[in-house]
Amino acid sequence: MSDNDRIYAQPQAQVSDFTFNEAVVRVFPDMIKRSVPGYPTIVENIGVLAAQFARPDSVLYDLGSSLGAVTQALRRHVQAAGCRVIAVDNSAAMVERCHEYLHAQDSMFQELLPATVQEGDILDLDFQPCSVVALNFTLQFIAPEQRLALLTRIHQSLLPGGALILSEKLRFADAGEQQLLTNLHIGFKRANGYSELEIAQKRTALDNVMQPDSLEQHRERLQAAGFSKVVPWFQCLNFASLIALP
Ligand SMILES: Nc1ncnc2c1ncn2[C@@H]1O[C@H](C[S@+](CC[C@H]([NH3+])C(=O)[O-])CC(=O)[O-])[C@@H](O)[C@H]1O
Ligand SMILES: O=C(O)C(=O)Cc1ccccc1
Repeated sequence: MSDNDRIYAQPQAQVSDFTFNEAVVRVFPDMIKRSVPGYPTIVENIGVLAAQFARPDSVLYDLGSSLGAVTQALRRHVQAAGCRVIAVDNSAAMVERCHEYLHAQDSMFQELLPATVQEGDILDLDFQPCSVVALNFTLQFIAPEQRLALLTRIHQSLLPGGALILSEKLRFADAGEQQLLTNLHIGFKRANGYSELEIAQKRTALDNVMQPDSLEQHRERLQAAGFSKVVPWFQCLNFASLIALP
């Protein structure tokens, strides 16, 4: 289904910034599973959680959908009548492959929710009334100064009884905690077959592109955006997922 991730296996004279290009798309399912502790559990359970929050006749958003793993889980788990999934990603290569994956899912299962995938920047999205919004490891790629405005717009579009599900890599204010969890994450990657070179070069590539916040920053920003309750439901090492209620 997808190739093994060897993107950073050879030494590079200059490591350029990470982008979600064709080469990354080819290896993405392997890359994310070997890099994000708890990823398969988070994706599957976003479907399970969403089934509790989905309101009839509303939209479910998968923002920064990549290959649509969350969209697939939403389609399998949500039963509410009249719901549809809108997946959005600004990488043309991701969107193209996501279409193929969703068609394959259509041919394997019956009674799935309808889903569409659109190429676009989630910062420019004209939100429809929605009951579930998933930001599964996407907010960390949005410029920090844009994050509050995006979450505020999501909050304004969420229906009563709905929820935002936000998964992120976490940063820790305490230097010792940051060091410990960073080392444990490196150990996770090593255990999944990545070499020291691969780990170091990917870290350089992500440096300017992915800026994680602390759990406290997430709580404060979500409250500032209008969310009434923020509940962490999953953490594995330095990766966590939160439910935020409108
Ligand atoms: N401004 C933006 N607008 C739209 N898309 C964006 C933007 N910025 C980044 N992206 C997209 O957000 C995705 C982040 S990956 C999400 C995994 C997925 N949710 C999963 O559950 O498999 C996370 C990771 O690789 O760590 C990429 O596909 C980007 O193109
Ligand atoms: O690989 C990492 O270190 C990460 O933090 C997560 C990740 C996973 C897939 C693409 C980009 C970042």
